[in-house]
Amino acid sequence: MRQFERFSSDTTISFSVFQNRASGQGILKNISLSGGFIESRQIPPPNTWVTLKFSHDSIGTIQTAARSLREDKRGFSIHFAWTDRTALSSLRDFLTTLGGTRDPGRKSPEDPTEESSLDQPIDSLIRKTWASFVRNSSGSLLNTMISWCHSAFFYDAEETENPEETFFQGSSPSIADVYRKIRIFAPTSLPVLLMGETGTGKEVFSRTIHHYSAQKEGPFVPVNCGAIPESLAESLLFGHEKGSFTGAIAQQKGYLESAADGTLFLDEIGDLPLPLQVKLLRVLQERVFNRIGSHVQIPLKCRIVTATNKDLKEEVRKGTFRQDLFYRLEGVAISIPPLRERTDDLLPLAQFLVQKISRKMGLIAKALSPEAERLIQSHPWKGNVRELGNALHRAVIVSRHIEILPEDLGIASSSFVKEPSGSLRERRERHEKEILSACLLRHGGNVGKIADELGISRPSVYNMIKKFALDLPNS
Ligand SMILES: Nc1ncnc2c1ncn2[C@@H]1O[C@H](COP(=O)(O)OP(=O)(O)OP(=O)(O)O)[C@@H](O)[C@H]1O
Repeated sequence: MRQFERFSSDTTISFSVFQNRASGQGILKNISLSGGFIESRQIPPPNTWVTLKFSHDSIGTIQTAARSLREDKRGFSIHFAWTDRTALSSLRDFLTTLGGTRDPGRKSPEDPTEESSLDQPIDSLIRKTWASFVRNSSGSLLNTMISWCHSAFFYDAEETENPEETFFQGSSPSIADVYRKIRIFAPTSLPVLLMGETGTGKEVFSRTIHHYSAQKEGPFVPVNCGAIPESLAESLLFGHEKGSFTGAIAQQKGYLESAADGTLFLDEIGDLPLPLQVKLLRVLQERVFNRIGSHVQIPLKCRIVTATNKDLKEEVRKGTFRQDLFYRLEGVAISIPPLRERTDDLLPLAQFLVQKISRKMGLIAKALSPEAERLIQSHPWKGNVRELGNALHRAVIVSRHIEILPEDLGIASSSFVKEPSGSLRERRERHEKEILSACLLRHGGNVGKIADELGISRPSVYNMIKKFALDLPNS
């Protein structure tokens, strides 16, 4: 038996699927603390993350994340991404009061989100907010509830350009030198060359340099030199006049011109073809350039910041990178340390990224469990911050618990394998738990399908779920 009622509604809702941006429309037929049912012809597969959009009378559009659960002929059920215990317990409190089935002493095994949240203190501010909403609400119950949820849970996912909010600074000694240089040189017009392994954050550092530069109000134009086709590179960089070559159907500004009064960031500069290296060098020397097909000289008015994960000195030795261009670009050279040299920063960075990702997805940020922290600290992170960010992004999406667990990170737990601990039984149980968690996720909690996949009986699945204290999503 459910501890609280589902409230019926007939609210139009639109949804889009995170993974492939497929979208659909439906009617939210009922809603409870943990989820609801959407009547719709478009049905995402079970266990897909969807963004839901409701239109609310007074607030406007409300957006939140949910996971699709089981489907049937009429539509599919969803599970909200409420993740904050305190807020959850107050929402449940409200629902049970309204539903007239209040029984705070009982927990329902059917609700995966309830996890001992009754013993959490209920935030009095949230209660007061709710109370005033109820008093002042003239709309339907669902609308009232949604608006309350909105104020209590939803983050206004406005993107901020301020690097202090989107960018983790860290305090490890190896990064201190980077900031010292950025503070000194960002306000100058000197070209900056950022060097570092892939995924260390060269592009984000280049944006930080732009943010602290004199031309911060101007454009920031990022260009990946490794990704532009050689045949188009010149026209993309310098622009062209109409008719200057076959296919030049209109006049086109190049990146150098678009970045005027701002910063041109040339990423993967080591991949710039040699003929273009010569042309770029000339522009840097003469401080003017012209569009293809034009003799009008355009002054170079942008700051140039470049980045590479290659050893440019080695490229110079091999003859694939021009030495004179290297010296021009290397006005200030800054080496970005890999994550393995920033061990002090690793966990704070991970928590920062979890918060940033959750905020973007409209979720309340979870904490990392101690085991997940250990796994993060022992993983080699060859892909640096990008790899860490991807693992955490995935973890935020798949995690079903109050905390992010090691298995949510989806990284090879090689470190755990290398340093196994516990008795044979403990290790086997750890393994079984991981397998079962993955199955629960894959089959949206469908015990029959899990039993089939694992070749065990349904009661055994239930026993294991209970033994490992895993969540079984309700429909
Ligand atoms: N200090 C940081 N704080 C927050 N996010 C970061 C930080 N450093 C890197 N990232 C994130 O890590 C990812 C990789 O960063 P970025 O693209 O800047 O690396 P890169 O060194 O330019 O990589 P590549 O050499 O492959 O081009 C991005 O998603 C970026 O937002």
